[in-house]
Amino acid sequence: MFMPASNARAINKARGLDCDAVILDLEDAVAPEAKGAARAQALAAAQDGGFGSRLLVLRVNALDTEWGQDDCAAAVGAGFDAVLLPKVSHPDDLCAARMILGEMPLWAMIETCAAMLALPAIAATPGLACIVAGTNDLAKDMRCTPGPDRLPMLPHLIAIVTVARAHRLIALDGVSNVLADTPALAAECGQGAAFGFDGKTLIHPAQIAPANRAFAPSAEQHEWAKAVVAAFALPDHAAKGAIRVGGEMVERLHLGEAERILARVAHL
Ligand SMILES: CC(C)(COP(=O)(O)OP(=O)(O)OC[C@H]1O[C@@H](n2cnc3c(N)ncnc32)[C@H](O)[C@@H]1OP(=O)(O)O)[C@@H](O)C(=O)NCCC(=O)NCCSC(=O)C[C@H](O)C(=O)O
Ligand SMILES: [Mg+2]
Repeated sequence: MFMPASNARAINKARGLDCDAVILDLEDAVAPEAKGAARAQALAAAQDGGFGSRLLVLRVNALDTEWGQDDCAAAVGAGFDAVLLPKVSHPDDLCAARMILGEMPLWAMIETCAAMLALPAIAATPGLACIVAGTNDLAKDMRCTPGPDRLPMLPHLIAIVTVARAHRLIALDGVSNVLADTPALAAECGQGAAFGFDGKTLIHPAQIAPANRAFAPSAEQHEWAKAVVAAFALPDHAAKGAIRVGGEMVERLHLGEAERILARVAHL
């Protein structure tokens, strides 16, 4: 869940929201004249704590802005779980942040055409933990109009998930600008989950329920996972790679997927 670090009310509200991570934004959601105050408020929020098991992440300004270096320097040792660097277009951008941040976990926004071309190298940067699709900026850079089906974005979203899996990174889908729990938002959340994203970045509390619904395993997936695990546990199937479950072939690769679903259900 993104929120402007300049918005004290939203930060306070985030401490009780059903989201997995709180991203205090110093970048595009904060006006230039409010940058200093927003940074101070973000540091105070991290010091005050109260975010429970939610990850607390600081989205800094890009290092080629007048605020980026100071944002990163202020984040060190301030109590954040990670720093999210926007407009990453080359691995060097991450290396420059790393020089300031030391060992702090680093997340990267993928939101420029240059980033799409450099994606494998960016994803291979040591210490990177998570990549986040920045679909508003990417659409702006491409000069495209995504529409409800996000058609122009689809190759990029798939590339982001693919590279994340190859490098064992967390992949988060971009935000929807729809501020209510509508069928369009539910469809977009479902699309991101179907593409394999680990979650969706959000901008308003009303988006949390549809996102959590879309990214939680469905009742059907849960039943399927239980059936697959039970089937492979049968002594008759111990030496088999492929078996029949409920009218479908499943292989041992599906057993891994079934175990992953059961683990996620156990954590809900
Ligand atoms: C989009 C908003 C400006 C809408 O604000 P507003 O109309 O004031 O919201 P509500 O009145 O409906 O708010 C109801 C209550 O919920 C709280 N609230 C609202 N948004 C958040 C939030 N993001 N986190 C926590 N709490 C929130 C309000 O404080 C109200 O609380 P209460 O009064 O106690 O009932 C606003 O939602 C907003 O600013 N959203 C976040 C915008 C943001 O952070 N943008 C930057 C990140 S997204 C991005 O940059 C995309 C990416 O880089 C890309 O390129 O795609
Ligand atoms: Mg952006």
